[in-house]
Formats: sequence, C-alpha cells, structure tokens
Amino acid sequence: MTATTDATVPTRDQVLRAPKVLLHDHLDGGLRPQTIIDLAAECGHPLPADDADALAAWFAESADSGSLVRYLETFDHTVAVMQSGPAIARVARECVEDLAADGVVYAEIRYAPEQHVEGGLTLDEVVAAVQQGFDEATAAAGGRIVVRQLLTAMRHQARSMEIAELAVAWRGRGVAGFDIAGAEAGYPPTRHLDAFEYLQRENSHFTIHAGEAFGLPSIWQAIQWCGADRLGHGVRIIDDITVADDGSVELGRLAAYVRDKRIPLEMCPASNIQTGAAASIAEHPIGLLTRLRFRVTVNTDNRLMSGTSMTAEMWALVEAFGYTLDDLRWFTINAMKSAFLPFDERLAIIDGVVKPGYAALAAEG
Ligand SMILES: O=c1[nH]cnc2c1ncn2[C@@H]1O[C@H](CO)[C@@H](O)[C@H]1O
Ligand SMILES: [Zn+2]
Repeated sequence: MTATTDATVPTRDQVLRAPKVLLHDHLDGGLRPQTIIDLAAECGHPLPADDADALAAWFAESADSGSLVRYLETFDHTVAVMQSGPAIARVARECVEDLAADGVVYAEIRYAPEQHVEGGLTLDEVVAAVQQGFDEATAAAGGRIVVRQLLTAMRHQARSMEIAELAVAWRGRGVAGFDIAGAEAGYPPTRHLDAFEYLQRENSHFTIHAGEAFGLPSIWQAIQWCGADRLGHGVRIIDDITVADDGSVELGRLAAYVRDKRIPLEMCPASNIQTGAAASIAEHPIGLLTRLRFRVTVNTDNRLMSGTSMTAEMWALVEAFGYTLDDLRWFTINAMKSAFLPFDERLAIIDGVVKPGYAALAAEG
C-alpha cells in the first residue's frame, strides 16, 4: 500500500464521502418525489399517487418490469411536469443539490429538449432554463461540483439533427455533448447518422445509448458507423466475450476494439436490473469487464426510477464484488478521463479533487 492508495474495503460512509464522477444521469429520471407532486399540482397533471413516499414506490415498482419499454413509460409523469421554465429550472437546481450532497464532484446530466416544448417553450428556452438551475445550484455549492448538460435526441423521433445543432450552438455555455436515448430495438443509431456526421465535422462529443436492450449490432453501429465517443450502458459487449471453463477469456473483434481503444462504458447496474439487461448486481457484466480492464465507469441512469444514487451504486458494487477504495478511485478516474470536458479541466479535477479525496480516505486507515 502506498500513501495515496488503499486496498481495503470502504465503509458506506467512506463511499458517501469519496469524490464521485457521474457521466450518465437523466434529468427527467432524477426528480424528487415531492417536487413532482408540487409541480403536478401547479400544472394540473394527474399522478398515480399523491404522497411522496407512495409516488417514489410507484416509480420504483413500475420501472421494475424487466422491460425497457415499460420502464420508459414512467417518464410520462416526470416529463409532463417539466414544461415551463421555472419548473425545469427547479428540477435542474435540485438535481445539482442532490448530487453535491451525495459527494459527486463532476456530473454530465442529460435530457431530451424536444420533450419539454409542450407548454410553448422553444428548444433554446429549455436549455436556458436547465442552465439557469445548474448555475444557481453550482454557485450555491461554492465550487464543490462542476456540472455540464448533454442534449439527448429521442431515437424514435426525427429531431436529432436539430438537437445536434442545438448542442453545438450551446457548446461552451454549459452543454458538453449529445446523446440518443429511448427504446433501442427497432431504432438503430444509424437512423441518426446525419446528426452524428454533423457533430464529427463540428469536432463535438457524443455518446450513444447502445447495447442495453439490444445486442452487439447496436454497439457496432454506434462505434463503427456513428463514431460514438462513449457507450451508454454497453453491457451487451459481454456477448462478444467468451469465458472458458478453465477461466481463460477470449475477446471477439468488437470487444477487443472497445477495450483497445479505451472506449468508455457508462455502466448503470441498478437500471440494468430493472430493465432485465442483467439478473443481479453480482451477475452484472461490470464484474468481468472491470477484471478485464475495459474503461468501466459507474453511473446512476435514473435516480428516481431506480431509487439510487452514486453512493448506492458504488456501495452495491462494494458489497457484491468486495471492491476497495483503489477500485472506486479507478472507476472515478476512468469517468473523469472520459468526460466531455477540455483535457486541462479534466486533469485539474483528477489532480485537484479526486486524487486528494481518495488519499484523505486512505489516510483514515
Ligand atoms: O436507460 C435508458 N435507456 C434508454 N432511454 C432512456 C433510459 N433512461 C431514460 N431514457 C430516456 O431518455 C429520455 C431523456 O432523458 C427519457 O425521457 C427517457 O425516455
Ligand atoms: Zn440512460
């Protein structure tokens, strides 16, 4: 053991206090239950439950269906109450407050602007409202957390080019990249090839939800046709890896490419169990992929639907795999290296925040 690392298994309190980096978290999947109730009352949206605990339970149960499509239906209620500037700004502000309280030091938060125009907002006004909420909360947190937006286009819709242009227009003003999300089967990433090609010409960054509810062809398209910088989930890359009875491992060409190129996997264990992409945390491919040193990152996906947090995700991994502070530090540095932030800013967070934070925990013995 060196002075700055620790090979002991942390306590839950240490996981909470450890600096954490979050690359995959949906703004409309992380509302506080009470906020949904308040906003629904303001805009007259009927909810399936009317007190905060019952509503939280409804989301968790409804999302627990084993199907991505059914999981996504729960977003009807969160998106419905995020249709005005003040409502969106409040959700964005509270998101940052909740992440900061959970020990997150850097986060990229995504949502689909096209889903927030029912109340008459323009796409630009939606992005501005989110940014206002982020700015207020990051200022209040006194620099303890840095937050960027990722703009998502819905893969079953046809607005990806417009959203890609919006991401480029807002680059440097709080937006760090682009994504596509929604039901995966039947909506391959190549459907949005023009948007991805445009972003590449603009030297922009993007990630693609791929290999969650659909397998290798989706991952292959996302990387080799669309040029994704990172993979949202990417769990099905496991289908291209063979583990023999003697424990030896063979990577197929796609899995080898993903590992060799250090393509970041935005893994979201709790969400994957709800949508049926993995049977349990202990059986989640993150264990093998970590052992094989893919560039694995740990994420929440939807804190409301999965009743989760960065601390809860990491703690579940500690319990299932016996991960040490060194392992959590590795996930965190992997994530920070993979962020859509300029290199010098990534380095400043790794050297100025992540490493000292883990060193302080290691010194606790
Ligand atoms: O795990 C997921 N896979 C695919 N799509 C998702 C997931 N979580 C959320 N969304 C979709 O992304 C939209 C914008 O944030 C959400 O409204 C939801 O439909
Ligand atoms: Zn997601």
